[in-house]
Amino acid sequence: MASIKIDQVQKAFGKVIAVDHLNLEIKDGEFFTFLGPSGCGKTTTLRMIAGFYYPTKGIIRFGDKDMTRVPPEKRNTGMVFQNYALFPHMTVFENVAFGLRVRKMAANEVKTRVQDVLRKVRLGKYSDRQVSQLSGGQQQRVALARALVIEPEILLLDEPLSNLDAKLRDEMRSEILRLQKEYKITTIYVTHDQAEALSMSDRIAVFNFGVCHQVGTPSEIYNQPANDFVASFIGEINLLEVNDYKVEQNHVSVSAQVGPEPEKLIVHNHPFNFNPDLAGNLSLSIRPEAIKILDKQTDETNVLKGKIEKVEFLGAVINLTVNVAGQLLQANLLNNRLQQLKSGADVWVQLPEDQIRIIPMVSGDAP
Ligand SMILES: Nc1ncnc2c1ncn2[C@@H]1O[C@H](COP(=O)(O)OP(=O)(O)OP(=O)(O)O)[C@@H](O)[C@H]1O
Repeated sequence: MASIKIDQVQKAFGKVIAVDHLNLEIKDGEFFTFLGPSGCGKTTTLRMIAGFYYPTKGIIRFGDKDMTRVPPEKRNTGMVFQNYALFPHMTVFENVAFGLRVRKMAANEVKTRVQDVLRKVRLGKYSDRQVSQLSGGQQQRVALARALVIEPEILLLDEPLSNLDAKLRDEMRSEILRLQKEYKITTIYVTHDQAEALSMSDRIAVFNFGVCHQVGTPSEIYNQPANDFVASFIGEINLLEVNDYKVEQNHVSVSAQVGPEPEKLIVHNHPFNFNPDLAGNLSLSIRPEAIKILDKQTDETNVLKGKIEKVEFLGAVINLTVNVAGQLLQANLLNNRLQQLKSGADVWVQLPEDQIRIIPMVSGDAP
């Protein structure tokens, strides 16, 4: 096992800065995910950890050891590629044994190790099959076995499930987590699938345009997003432009743009410190499931009058689009009051004081 420290790392390909100012610490035995849209620098970072690319600037350490310019074969990392990169006309056994033979391991030890890892990935009976005769899920297991058989300190997985159908993906997620816990191996998982990242990871780093925007547990990333990019990339979010705010004794009074008019809203229990330098570049955010829909006017705080514009019935959940003074807000409700939710009906939308987050807006900052 090993911890990984990425210190002020940059990777440039000519004029393209694929990764910039990256600082990350991945703990021993952690399941850590790089999440972000296509082209954001996830794979480049993974490849720098594997040694396939060297950083333009900065340092990468495994434990206390400087690994920045150590070639891949001297790193003791196992990698699973998106396309598996298996040898199709070799048997399962030979594919998995390949890395051990390169390391000139004795034949009897190769046999023991390969059989052992094939049992662990539940392919014990497929040892003599050609890889081209296996299903996608089985090929994925061979790729995992091949990475694990060298007993790496670090397992690197680059979108390993993207070629599988939804059901197999679910199955393989559990399988990867089971193996990761069994081997207690530090694992970095690259994906652009937020559900995969939220459900599998101990912690997640969210990337965009080569920059890491936030590192946190799935709950921190979802409930306390660092900015509007993170908030919108992970789940649905309602964002209202903040015109002004005032920190009072036990709450924050915010003036937010709802349609053409500013509305005074109250925010309570806010986890972040307010920074006056960010005023004018802030957004009030609230998740659709945090919004309450009332059928009567009340004198409670943060209640706005609106009209239901769309009702989407999804079974357990109902998605509502509500028009508040021309501003469309998304609300998710549990399915227990369908009869009252008709398109065109007047409703009162409550933004609960403790469910609102004020976050910096960075989405306009694309290079
Ligand atoms: N070998 C290369 N030469 C030039 N540019 C590159 C190279 N590899 C990556 N890039 C550029 O660096 C940026 C980051 O690419 P990277 O592959 O790391 O993104 P990614 O987040 O893994 O995307 P995807 O999910 O599509 O694989 C992109 O703009 C990409 O075009």
